[in-house]
Formats: sequence, C-alpha cells, structure tokens
Amino acid sequence: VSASSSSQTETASAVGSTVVPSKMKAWVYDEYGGASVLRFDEGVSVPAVEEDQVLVKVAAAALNPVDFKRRLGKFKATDSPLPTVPGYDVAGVVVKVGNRVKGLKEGDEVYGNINEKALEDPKQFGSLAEYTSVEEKLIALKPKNLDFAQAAGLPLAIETANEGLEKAGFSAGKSILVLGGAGGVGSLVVQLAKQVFGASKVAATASTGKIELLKSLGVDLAIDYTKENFEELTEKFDVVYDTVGQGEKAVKAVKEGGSVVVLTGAVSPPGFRFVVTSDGAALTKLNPFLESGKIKPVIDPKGPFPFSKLVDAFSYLETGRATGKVVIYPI
Ligand SMILES: NC(=O)C1=CN([C@@H]2O[C@H](COP(=O)(O)OP(=O)(O)OC[C@H]3O[C@@H](n4cnc5c(N)ncnc54)[C@H](OP(=O)(O)O)[C@@H]3O)[C@@H](O)[C@H]2O)C=CC1
Ligand SMILES: CC[C@H]1OC(C)=C(O)C1=O
Repeated sequence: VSASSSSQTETASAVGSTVVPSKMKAWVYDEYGGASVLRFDEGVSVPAVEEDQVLVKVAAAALNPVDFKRRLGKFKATDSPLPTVPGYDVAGVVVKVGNRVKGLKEGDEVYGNINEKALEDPKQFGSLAEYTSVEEKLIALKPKNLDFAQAAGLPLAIETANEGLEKAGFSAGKSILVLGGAGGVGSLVVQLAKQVFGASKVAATASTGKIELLKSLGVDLAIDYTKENFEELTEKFDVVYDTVGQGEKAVKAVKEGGSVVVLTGAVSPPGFRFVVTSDGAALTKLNPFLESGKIKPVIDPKGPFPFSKLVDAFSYLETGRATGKVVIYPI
C-alpha cells in the first residue's frame, strides 16, 4: 500500500477495451485496533492479477464480523502482513483476467468471498477498495435478478449457512432451530434450511423487533428471546444452528443424536465448530434459488452505507444488532 500522493504519476494499463489505473481509493489500517484505525487512502496500488485470478472493479462490498475481529488482531497469528485493506465480500465487474482463467471474461458481473480460508492468510488487499483481485474458483456470475448491493451481501454469509447445514447432515424432513435468525448468516440459514434442504420445521430466535422479519423469511416458530428461553422449550430439534455464541445452551435444545453447528464461542459435543471456506461453485449451485426468489438477500435498512461512511458502517455492525447484511454501496 503506497502512501497516498497526488504527485504519483497515474499510469494506466489498457487491458482490452478497459483502462485500469495503477492507483486506487481504498480503506486501509496500518495497525490493529478499533474502527478509528481505518483511514481512507487515494493512492493505493491496484493489486496485481495472478494467472488464476481476475481483477474486479468493485461495485459493492459487504462487511462481516470477521472483518472487525481481524482488525482487532484476533487472528494476527495467521493474518497477512499489515497494512491491510479489509473486506471479504465483493460484487462487481471483471476488468482483467489472468492467463489461466477459463470461465470468466472482461465485462462479466460477478460476486464472491475473496478469501478461500477466512482466517488463514486472508488477502492483504481486500474488497473495500475500487479494485480487488480474486481467484476464479472463489467467485460466481452474479444472479441476474439481484443488483450489486444485494449480491455483495451474500457470499460469506450464504457460504457459511450452506456449509454448516451440509456439515450437520441436515436433510429433507428434519427440524432446525436457528439461534440468531435475523442476522447476516442466520437470515440465510432459515431460508436455505426450508427452500434448499427441505426442512420440516424451522424455528429461530431474535428480539421483539425482528420477529416479523423471521416470519417473512418462512420461519415456522419465531422465538422472542427477550420473552422466553429456547432451551426451556419441551420441543427439541434435529439440528441447532448457533450463530450467536450460545453453544453451551444450544446442546440442550437438540434431539438425541442430533447436531449442533457453532459459528463462534465455546463448543462441546454434539456441537462442532468450523470456519467457512469460500467456494464459487457453491454460489453457482445456489444461484437458481436466488434467481427464482426462493432465497432473498436481507440488507439492513440502515444501509447501504456509501464508501465514505465505512467507519459508521463498522460501528453499526459492531453493535451486534444488524438485520441481515451491512452493505457498502456505492463504492
Ligand atoms: N465460523 C465461521 O466460519 C463464521 C463465523 N461467523 C460468526 O458468527 C457470528 C454471526 O455472524 P453474522 O450473522 O454475520 O453476525 P451479525 O452481526 O449479522 O449478527 C447480528 C444479529 O445477531 C442477532 N443476535 C444477537 N444476539 C442474539 C441472541 N442472544 N439471540 C438471538 N439473536 C441474537 C441480532 O438480533 P437481535 O438484535 O434481535 O439480538 C442481529 O440480528 C459472528 O460472531 C461471526 O463472527 C460468521 C460467519 C462465518
Ligand atoms: C472462528 C470463527 C471465526 O471465523 C469467522 C469467519 C468468524 O466470523 C469468526 O468469528
């Protein structure tokens, strides 16, 4: 990341019909810490494009809790070097392709999570920038019916929802309780469970103001956690999917022989925890459900936040009260 300087001569490379500048605007942090370490830099070098990568002109990005946990230094042992341009989720247009790219071309509208393993050497140059480079295998063509802001909010969350349900062996006719049904991941777990995996019953927890949203997403049993404790229900579930960090209570709500998916916090059998793997093929598999409207992106109505308001967007996400996804658009 070069120091921002207006004296830098702007050299652009003409790639096909697209002119790609050598410098771009991006949000950067040089040290770990709170949202105050974020700075806006107008002279960041446009990332190189490896042979198996494409360069995406970013139209929209989305925030995930891993972005602020990483910025706080929680994963510094396996992080890429500082300074960092944060951001995992991207939606935009391909403007350059590497020599070994087979399935994408300039002009394709794509979306994806740019980091194959969320915590292992995530890219130094993330999606909160005007351009980002990403391996072809990690992205997919954007669903035709979604705009860039809607698409940007999907990748990491829907990949996590899908991977957790698959790892839990969730299948048609089974019941599921989702802890945190109104969040970025939870709002997709409740939909995938019903629409893709064929759940017989979907229960979910949220606070009072989010109960109607749960019902609109197809939840059969919406539990207001400010009024009742899910672990005291007599009904038990084949799978409990914890997105909140309530793994210890979650195991009290699962049937004998069932599975408990835990995304964060302590876990004990039959609970298990995993870290999401980015996979463009998984997005491609889910595209028909998105294009048919069976699965709907949920964007927090406080957004989308414009690029200049990234610090406000992070501060809001870090309250833990977001409804669906916090999206950054326009860039
Ligand atoms: N292991 C992995 O690979 C991954 C882990 N994660 C982790 O999973 C967690 C969830 O991620 P994400 O969905 O993006 O987070 P969000 O920031 O979207 O979660 C916010 C939501 O959580 C809900 N919530 C908070 N507390 C409770 C509660 N006690 N009961 C029910 N709902 C609650 C809020 O609803 P309300 O306002 O009603 O409380 C709000 O809608 C994070 O800790 C994240 O780091 C996420 C993705 C991948
Ligand atoms: C260990 C879970 C960690 O990984 C991701 C992607 C998060 O959001 C986490 O908290």
